[in-house]
Amino acid sequence: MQPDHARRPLWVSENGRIIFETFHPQAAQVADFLIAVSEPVSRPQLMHEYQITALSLNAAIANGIDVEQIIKVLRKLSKTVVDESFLEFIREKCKSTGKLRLILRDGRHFLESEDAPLLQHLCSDADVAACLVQELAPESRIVEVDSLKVEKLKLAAHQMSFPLLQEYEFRRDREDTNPQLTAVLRPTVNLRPYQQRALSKMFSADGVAKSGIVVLPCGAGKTLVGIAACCRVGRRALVLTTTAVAVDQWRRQIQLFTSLPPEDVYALTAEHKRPIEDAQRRACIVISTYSMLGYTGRRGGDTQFILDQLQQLEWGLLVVDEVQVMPARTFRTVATMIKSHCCLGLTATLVREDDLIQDLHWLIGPKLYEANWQQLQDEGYLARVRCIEVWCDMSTEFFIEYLQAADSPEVPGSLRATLQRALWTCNPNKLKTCEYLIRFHEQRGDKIIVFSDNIFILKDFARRLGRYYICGSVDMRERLQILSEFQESSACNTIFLSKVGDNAIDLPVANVIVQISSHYGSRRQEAQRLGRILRPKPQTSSSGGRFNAYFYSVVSRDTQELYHANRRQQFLVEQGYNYQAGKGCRRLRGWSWMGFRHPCTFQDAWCTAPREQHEHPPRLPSAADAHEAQEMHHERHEHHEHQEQPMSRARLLPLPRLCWIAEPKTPIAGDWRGRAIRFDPTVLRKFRMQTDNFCTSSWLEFKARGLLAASVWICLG
Ligand SMILES: Nc1ncnc2c1ncn2[C@@H]1O[C@H](COP(=O)(O)OP(=O)(O)OP(=O)(O)O)[C@@H](O)[C@H]1O
Repeated sequence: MQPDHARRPLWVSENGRIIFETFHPQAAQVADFLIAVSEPVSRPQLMHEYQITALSLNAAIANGIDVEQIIKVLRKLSKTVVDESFLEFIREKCKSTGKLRLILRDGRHFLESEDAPLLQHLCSDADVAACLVQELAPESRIVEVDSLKVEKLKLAAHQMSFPLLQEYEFRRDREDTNPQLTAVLRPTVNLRPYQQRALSKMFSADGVAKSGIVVLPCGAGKTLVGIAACCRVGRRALVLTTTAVAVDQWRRQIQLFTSLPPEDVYALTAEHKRPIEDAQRRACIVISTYSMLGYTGRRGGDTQFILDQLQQLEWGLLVVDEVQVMPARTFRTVATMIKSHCCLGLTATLVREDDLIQDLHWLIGPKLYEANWQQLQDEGYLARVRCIEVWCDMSTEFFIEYLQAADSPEVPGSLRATLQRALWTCNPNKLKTCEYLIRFHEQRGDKIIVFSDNIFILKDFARRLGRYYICGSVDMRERLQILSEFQESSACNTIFLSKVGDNAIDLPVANVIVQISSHYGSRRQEAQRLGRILRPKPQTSSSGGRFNAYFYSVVSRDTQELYHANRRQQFLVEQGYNYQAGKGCRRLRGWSWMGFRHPCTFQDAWCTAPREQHEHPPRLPSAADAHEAQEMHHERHEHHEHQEQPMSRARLLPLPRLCWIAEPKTPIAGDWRGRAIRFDPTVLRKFRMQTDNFCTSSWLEFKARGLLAASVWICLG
């Protein structure tokens, strides 16, 4: 230990792990240094954890930090004497970093270095040599690369620990091949301090743009950072994002924040296709999706024409939104397909559940900047979210089925997990809790998003509650209508979203999320869903004190879902979020900090009073009722369709009176029309008659879907 260790904020261990005491007087400067040279591992309130890696050092050198400076600062801040072997590791890794550049000139790629022997050494590798157009001449400092093998070259160089820098001297580029983009940010736009910091890491004063990745929390304004980068580079720009809704949002934000004429912004989606006009002489911004560019099947003539244009043109900047999806096999070819001088990756969650995230460092470039979620929240740029995990007991019938599914000889092994998943998703108590939360928050005047990966439950629940839903089958026009109604109308306070709404949907008014079904242990999905309510909110007196947004993850107790939930939360916990856990909706009423009251505010909800108090419990629908309800539903849809009303918006009604069954007591064999259901084959056959459209070839799938239908009837009748 150093004698003055109490005044130093870091513990630096020999494997590169750094613990940082955030209560140090110079914490802000120390955090800036750590972000520049290492990767954040976890950042709760008092102690942060960082890791120095070869990639983080590469990013530091790319940002112009000198290796001896890194060592000096580490020695100065560490409470302990920094191990010499670790310092040697830093020197070794930094030796070759930043000396090799991959550049694009007149549509051709070149490998360049001031250090001729280093370039010789790299090109002597067989994998690298296979990517070159011709052999490197002795003493030469530049060699041409086969443009189709750029990805392979980057990988080979990365594997040899010689990361390639991709920089663009945009001020010196030729006007004839790459015309100027006449776009500037409007004078009313004020970039926030962290947005400016991110851009300053990308651009150096002498008009050079570096390729790399900027990590900002959801809702912190990555789109504006991307747009500002396009304006700064001032050449043709191509933006890739995940969905058509996101394409539209980018287009609207470009229009809102810049002076670019609308005709110079092109959206390329399944629904919008406009060839680039005067492509050689007039610069533009094109926005499209990964799937549009990555699709390998046959395309229509007009789409193919536009894609050929994209491939032939030279792009000043390629902006890759939600960059974490890029390493997927179908999308990574996009990076090679497009000839761009510089590439900016944007993301909130640099995590994937596979190992491919590391590939981004050579596919796109080093991480240039990463903001701290808690810091942005404290500065008022993000909402203050309370995360709550609501545990719901499985209903008896569902739990029996769940346990039996684990080793049922009737169910093929590969499908047991699917069946169990269907059961924990459709747990009646879970849906009951969801309804309770919707009612509670709607009454407070909140705007609620209910997330469900399970499409069946999403649609059915939304229809029965008379709320809009958006999933893959809802077309673009309708999605935009629903989103704008949610934003603007006080009559629409809850929408149901499938995973199409996980990211890149900007709904600033939303302040409550209820998650009822999700993709296993995906940390990225959890963080991105939370991101939908992170847009800053006004602090109101009714907002429950410190918090002004709520994220409920509703999970079925004693099932595998709890384990997945735990894994999902890891990323957010590392960003400093705490999950408060609590039991189902009856218990929620006891949470006085939230304002849940007993007796419940919703007088009309069956779940609000103990079951025994109802002399005449509401009747559940019979099979005939169910059939009739479905017919009425279809009729209503047809009627609305006739009036050009979108199907998913067909019923925006006040919440109907619901009749929940809390705990079906006595299963009625062979007859599901009463208060309970037994999942025997007879019952399922009956379902088949009622719900033909849910049947599929596989018996189990049918069973699973039968269960879904059953749960809905039982719960929501
Ligand atoms: N500097 C700024 N000034 C004013 N508004 C801003 C600024 N930066 C961002 N915003 C607004 O903040 C909102 C969120 O921005 P944006 O959609 O870009 O977030 P994001 O980081 O891309 O989020 P996500 O990851 O969820 O897609 C938008 O409404 C945007 O207009």
